[in-house]
Amino acid sequence: MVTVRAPGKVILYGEHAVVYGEPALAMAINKYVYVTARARSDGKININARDLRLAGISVTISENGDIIARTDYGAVISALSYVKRAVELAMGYVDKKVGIDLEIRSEMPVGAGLGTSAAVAVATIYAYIKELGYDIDKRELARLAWQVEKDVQGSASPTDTTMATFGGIMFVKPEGNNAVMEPVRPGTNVPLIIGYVPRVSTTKDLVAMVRRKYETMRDVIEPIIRSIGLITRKGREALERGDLELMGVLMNINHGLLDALGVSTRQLNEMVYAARNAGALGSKLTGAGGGGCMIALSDKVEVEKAIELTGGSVLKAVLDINGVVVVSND
Ligand SMILES: Nc1ncnc2c1ncn2[C@@H]1O[C@H](COP(=O)(O)OP(=O)(O)OP(=O)(O)O)[C@@H](O)[C@H]1O
Ligand SMILES: C[C@@](O)(CCO)CC(=O)[O-]
Ligand SMILES: [Mg+2]
Repeated sequence: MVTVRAPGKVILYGEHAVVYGEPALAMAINKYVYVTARARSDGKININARDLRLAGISVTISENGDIIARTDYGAVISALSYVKRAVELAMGYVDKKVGIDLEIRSEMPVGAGLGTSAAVAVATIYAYIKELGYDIDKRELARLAWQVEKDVQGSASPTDTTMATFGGIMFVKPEGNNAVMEPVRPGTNVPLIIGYVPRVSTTKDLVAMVRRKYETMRDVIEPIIRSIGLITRKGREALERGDLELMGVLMNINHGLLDALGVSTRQLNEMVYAARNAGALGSKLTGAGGGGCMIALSDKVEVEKAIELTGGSVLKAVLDINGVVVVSND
């Protein structure tokens, strides 16, 4: 039985633009998805996803007290789509269809912009392969996990799966089916506060919504995408120089452009502006948006309190430098 863990991430600059070939600058965080895999003697795939919550239960209780519970089958299948596809690609990699018991636990809010889908994909593939006694090159692992996200979402960049695989701070730029992945060394410590509100949209839906705008108003949307790419490049230079002031200004501009794309929400904007008003150098939504997480460039308690006063929660996290690792193998 093998247990692996893969980190979540925050995107400092570049979300959504990276889907169109621009770069993203992302940082892995010390919040993890854990996957435990145990091979089965039959070909079944048994998934115990302990942190998934499905809204709505319908139950019929007959006259003699029998209980018949029904769930939204489609919602269950959709919720397990990343795990299922990850197992399929892992089976293809080892060229065997060995049954597996999977238990999945998450330290992060699911679907909140912290890359849980990518961490699940990376950890599930890695756990399956290691449980069967094989190994895999990390770049190949990141490529397979990226394929999971593309297959499930219809469109995805390599950002989140790169971070879950390698950890650290990375400048990621897709180039066709390959990805430029450049570790970035910060010129100073990067103080980040993560604020969170529940999200109802999925990354799949948010990416699709931007795609529709891109295809129907390309002359309007394209300059926004290219400008976010410029911000990411400048943000990388500022990070390497340790210029937190400039990083903050660039975060604010990036957030405004994401708001223009339609992926922010009132609650995200309230947390973002509350953080700035409380003294954060900059703040922006992180991940796909539609609710979920924002980041503030600050270590001030006043900023945490300001975020909480808007109704958001504060998530404490620091840099993860390891990426996916085997936690136990027995
Ligand atoms: N613990 C888990 N167990 C099983 N599946 C999970 C788990 N956590 C996330 N997932 C899968 O990932 C989906 C959420 O992925 P989604 O891309 O929408 O959000 P995210 O990855 O957390 O945020 P972002 O992509 O913006 O960084 C869930 O609906 C579920 O399908
Ligand atoms: C919104 C997006 O850019 C980041 C999601 O964390 C999607 C992707 O890069 O695949
Ligand atoms: Mg995701």
